[in-house]
Amino acid sequence: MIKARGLERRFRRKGRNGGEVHAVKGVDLDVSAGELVGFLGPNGAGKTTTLRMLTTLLKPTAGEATVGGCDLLADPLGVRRRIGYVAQGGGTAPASKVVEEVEFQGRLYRMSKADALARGATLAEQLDLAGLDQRQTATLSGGQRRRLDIALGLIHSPGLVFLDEPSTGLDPQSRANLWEHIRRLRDEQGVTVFLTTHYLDEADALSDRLIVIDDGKIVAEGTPDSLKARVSGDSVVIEVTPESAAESAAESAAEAAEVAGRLEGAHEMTVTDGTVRFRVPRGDTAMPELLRALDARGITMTSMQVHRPTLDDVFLTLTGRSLRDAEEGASVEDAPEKEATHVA
Ligand SMILES: Nc1ncnc2c1ncn2[C@@H]1O[C@H](COP(=O)(O)OP(=O)(O)OP(=O)(O)O)[C@@H](O)[C@H]1O
Repeated sequence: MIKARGLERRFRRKGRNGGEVHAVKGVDLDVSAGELVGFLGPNGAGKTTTLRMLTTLLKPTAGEATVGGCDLLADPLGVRRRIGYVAQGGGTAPASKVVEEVEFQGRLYRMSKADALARGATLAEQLDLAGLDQRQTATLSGGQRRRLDIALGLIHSPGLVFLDEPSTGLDPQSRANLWEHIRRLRDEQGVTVFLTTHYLDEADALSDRLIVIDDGKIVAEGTPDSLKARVSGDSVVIEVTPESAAESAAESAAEAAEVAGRLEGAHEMTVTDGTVRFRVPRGDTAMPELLRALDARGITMTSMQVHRPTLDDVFLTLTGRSLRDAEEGASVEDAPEKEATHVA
């Protein structure tokens, strides 16, 4: 569905200081039909610029790509016919009625009014928008408006849809509801979904596969679980109590650490009083083995916690910065001027 090689985009800065921004620095992407891929990175990493190149809204300064089977540079119209694009913030006019937006979007794709309305009705059912045709878009809730944006992006039945930061600005309940709808697009309609996000939980909950971008370059790629496993393994914390009054908590913890150290791949072992901390590649499978081994040595474990690494751990390991710090560090000066974003 998407194959990009060496995509690059440079911008000339406006104003007195001038200069150049190398926003995307040679990106390779491969997305297969039916995948739900998350494109994760901090603010300013180059997500939107990449998306706008893949959707023909922005010309790459170097590189090539095929999207939906059409060459991005030689056949941009073919690309546009085969994709849907839902921009950050959407593109509906506040005073327009939902039905007018559906008709207008259909016209952009040269659909007849009857076809656009019929397709709009199907999408309204699928996206929980039934009965809202006559409402002005300004009166819709944030979640409804976002789902309307998605319906408009799908009016011409594209096989591939690009969603730019789909849940920005939504409350937690509307976000969870939107995720459910996005999943169903793929599971029930077979639509390939490529979405950008800087939310770790969204990337984690939604994506089959994640592509992580930082400073214009792809820094990692894989399923959320494989990325987490690759970086550091699960963290395990166990507490033990002394068997007898003669033994101190520190002594039994030291003994437990020795036992835990024999688990395959155990590392970063630390012991404090009665607590042992370490990492193993798979905490869930290592724990039964550890329990048996501790039992055999007569060591009593009073508590055990296993934590899978987060995507933030992944980002930290890859870039030396936490994703949240990277977000906070993004300067206001770096904010791009967003342009109108309708693909038709
Ligand atoms: N039209 C433009 N002119 C100049 N610089 C730009 C332009 N568009 C983007 N940039 C710069 O390119 C870099 C990447 O921006 P981009 O919007 O692609 O990042 P992003 O990962 O999508 O971030 P966000 O989540 O904030 O949208 C930033 O430094 C940005 O300031």
